[in-house]
Amino acid sequence: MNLTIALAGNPNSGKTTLFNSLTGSNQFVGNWPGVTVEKKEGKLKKHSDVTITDLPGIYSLSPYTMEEVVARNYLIEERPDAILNIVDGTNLERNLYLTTQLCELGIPVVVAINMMDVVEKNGYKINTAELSRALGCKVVEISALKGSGVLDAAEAAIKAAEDKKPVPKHPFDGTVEHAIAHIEEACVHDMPEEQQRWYAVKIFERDDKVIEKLGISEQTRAHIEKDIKAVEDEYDDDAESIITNERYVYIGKIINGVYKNKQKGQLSTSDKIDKVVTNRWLGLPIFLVIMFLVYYISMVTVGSWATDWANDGLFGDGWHLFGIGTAQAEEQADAVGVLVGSAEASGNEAILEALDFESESYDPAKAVSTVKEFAAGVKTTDEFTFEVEDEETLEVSEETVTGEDVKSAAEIFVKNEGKTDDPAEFGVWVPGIPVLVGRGLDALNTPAWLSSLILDGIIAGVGAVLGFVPQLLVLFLLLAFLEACGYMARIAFVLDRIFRRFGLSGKSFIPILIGTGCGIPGIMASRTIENERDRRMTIMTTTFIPCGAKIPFIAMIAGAIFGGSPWVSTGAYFIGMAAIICSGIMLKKTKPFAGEPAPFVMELPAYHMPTLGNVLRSMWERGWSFIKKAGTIILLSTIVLWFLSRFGFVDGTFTMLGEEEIGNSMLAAFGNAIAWIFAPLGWGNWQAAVASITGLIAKENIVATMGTLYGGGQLNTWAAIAQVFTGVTGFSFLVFNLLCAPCFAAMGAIKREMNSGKWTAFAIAYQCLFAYAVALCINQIGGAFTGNLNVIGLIIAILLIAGMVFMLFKPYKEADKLTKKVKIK
Ligand SMILES: Nc1nc2c(ncn2[C@@H]2O[C@H](COP(=O)(O)OP(=O)(O)OP(=O)(O)O)[C@@H](O)[C@H]2O)c(=O)[nH]1
Ligand SMILES: [Mg+2]
Repeated sequence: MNLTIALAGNPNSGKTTLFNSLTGSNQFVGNWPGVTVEKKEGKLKKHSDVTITDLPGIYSLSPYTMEEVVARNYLIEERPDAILNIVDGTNLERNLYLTTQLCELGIPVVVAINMMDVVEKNGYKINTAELSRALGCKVVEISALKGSGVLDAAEAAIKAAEDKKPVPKHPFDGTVEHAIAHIEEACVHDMPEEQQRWYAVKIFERDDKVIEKLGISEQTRAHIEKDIKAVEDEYDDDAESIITNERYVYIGKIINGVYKNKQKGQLSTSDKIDKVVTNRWLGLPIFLVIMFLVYYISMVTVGSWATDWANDGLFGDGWHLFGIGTAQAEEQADAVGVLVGSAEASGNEAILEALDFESESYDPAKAVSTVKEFAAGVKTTDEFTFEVEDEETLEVSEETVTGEDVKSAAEIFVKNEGKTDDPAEFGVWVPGIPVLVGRGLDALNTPAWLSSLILDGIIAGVGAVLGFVPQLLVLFLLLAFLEACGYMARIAFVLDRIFRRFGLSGKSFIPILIGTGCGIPGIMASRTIENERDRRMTIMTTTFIPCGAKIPFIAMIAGAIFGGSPWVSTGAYFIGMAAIICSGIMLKKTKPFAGEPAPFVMELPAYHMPTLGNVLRSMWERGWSFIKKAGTIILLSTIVLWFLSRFGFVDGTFTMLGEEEIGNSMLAAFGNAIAWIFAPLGWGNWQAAVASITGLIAKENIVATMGTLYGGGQLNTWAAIAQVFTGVTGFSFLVFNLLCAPCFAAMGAIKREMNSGKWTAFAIAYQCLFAYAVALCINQIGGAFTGNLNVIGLIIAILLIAGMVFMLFKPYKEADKLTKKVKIK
């Protein structure tokens, strides 16, 4: 017989942990409420006919948020054969509130009291026999984390499902029961008997979704309304609160008999830690130090070391096994740089010819002798000035070396016996994937177009993304630890005091912080925010902060146009932060974000040492989704981009293009077609337009695309950029690409987290429009000051600014009262 067992319970009670252990799956577990947002199904191990469903955590069956609706609808529409109600044993009273409602559904219920390991450690005792008697259903003790009792719980649920015996009802106060009986009679008497009670109670509470679903006529409603009113008058309270109260009275009665607390009045370890960590004064500094460490370890030390290896080694030319030869190769490359530079500066053709490593006839012995001769002829006081170019940012800077430097460079070159600056000549060199694949393709005589597709298209594009994996894994590992131990939940609490002032929730800071590394985990981190409005707002604005992938193009613009001023890149962070804050202030004054007041309600889960398995699983879960993206969306887009930029019409025939003919490509045609859109921003040329579009695939593409499109050579690119852009238009280009829609992968993340196509479209449209407006203002107003006045443009810019200022300072009062009355005794 096929059976379905649903796991239902409060957020953070351990449902997913139990689900994973029962089904052997790998669903995400975190020590904060609201981890699971969709229902997940799996087969019970060794029982292929039993399906287990993991549901989002809920506090009650009166849903307020998206995932609560998912859970409730599942329970009342699909009606599983049994409910395994996971109850957090350390928080029995609050958890039983949901239990009382689950028991009314007419579905067999088994209560599993979880976290028994903690309960026992804290010296509490739960009398399960007594609880089982009082509730009228089976109660088992488990520890999902340690795995104890979980199979018994599953067996009990299977047995309950087979017996089909619903839980006997627990009565409310006489008057309430009377009204409910009337409602049952008037509205739901044609329903299966065991379902009537739950619906009747909901109708009593005036649950509009239920009333709508049952299609109760106006007449009947008016009739039962009288009964409800009568009860409300008697209790001098509203119907929903009366039921809530009744439930707590009932729980209060049973809990006295079942819960034994050995050490009353003592602070638990968690409380003691929280006294320090969430302290008014210490909370923030502690948080900053911890986040600095996380960031430092993952971005600067371990992570960047690993990412450099992945980018330059594995997906680059190759790497030195165990790092042997690296130092020597670098020394040689520096020496060659000095020799070539000074030879250029002094116009010494002989040296340049002798050091032409590309040449077929390169002869180390000849190079050594020429270099020796050159060095001998140089006076120690000589000075050579030449230009060097940074490989990554294409930044060109001037370097001056003395004759002394040339002599020591020559010594190194001689010592290395005229080896080239190719690192493969030193130590044990392991070639990178592109090199290996390239060789393989050559050996197979692959046609040129296919090699180009595989090497320039797929490996270059996908490799660039996969190169970030090590760094991200380190970051995810550390974050997973902070989440699992319970600290993440505290950060939000600490930061809420500050963030509240500009309309964001305290929980928005974590995504922003993570977003400085990569927007995707940043957006994913917004899950910590249960309030729908704050969460959406955070998802929409997080990617304004410069992520790692945006740094190269920021550096390129800074270098090519602003003489490498560090203020440009520092400024990018300020602009990103300002965009987030201004958007927060403006958006919350618009209709979709105004809505319900958002009280900061957050349950602080108890700290605990996470298991290694959980932390690794959570790291892998996130890392894997990143890798999967590289294999799907990025793979596809690199192929398309490669095709568009390598093919086009030359003299009326469609052919594959050479490097120089990129102007004939379909991509160029496309760029020309859309360039007008960006004209008001000051950079309506097709190259910049295309670069902005390819930036949507991955922001690193902006530099790469500009490099290719501005006719080869890296020096040319900088010169071309300096020629095409002025300071004002260059800045406008930078700001637009910083703030506009993020890369596709991040858009995908937005889509997943928003869980709605409409909201995703809104978010991306907002980002693009906001970026466009700001860039337009920069260009038009900057233009007016630098002699490029465009009257219409200026008027539009002034209107835009006026609009923004109006939105920023428009008075807004956030309601400070909850609309729902919650009474807890
Ligand atoms: N000490 C202890 N911790 C547990 C136990 N079961 C779960 N946890 C921890 O409790 C936290 C929450 O677990 P989850 O399984 O994500 O909880 P959930 O009920 O699925 O939460 P939501 O998806 O947010 O509703 C995690 O940090 C788990 O490691 C247990 O038996 N003992
Ligand atoms: Mg869960």
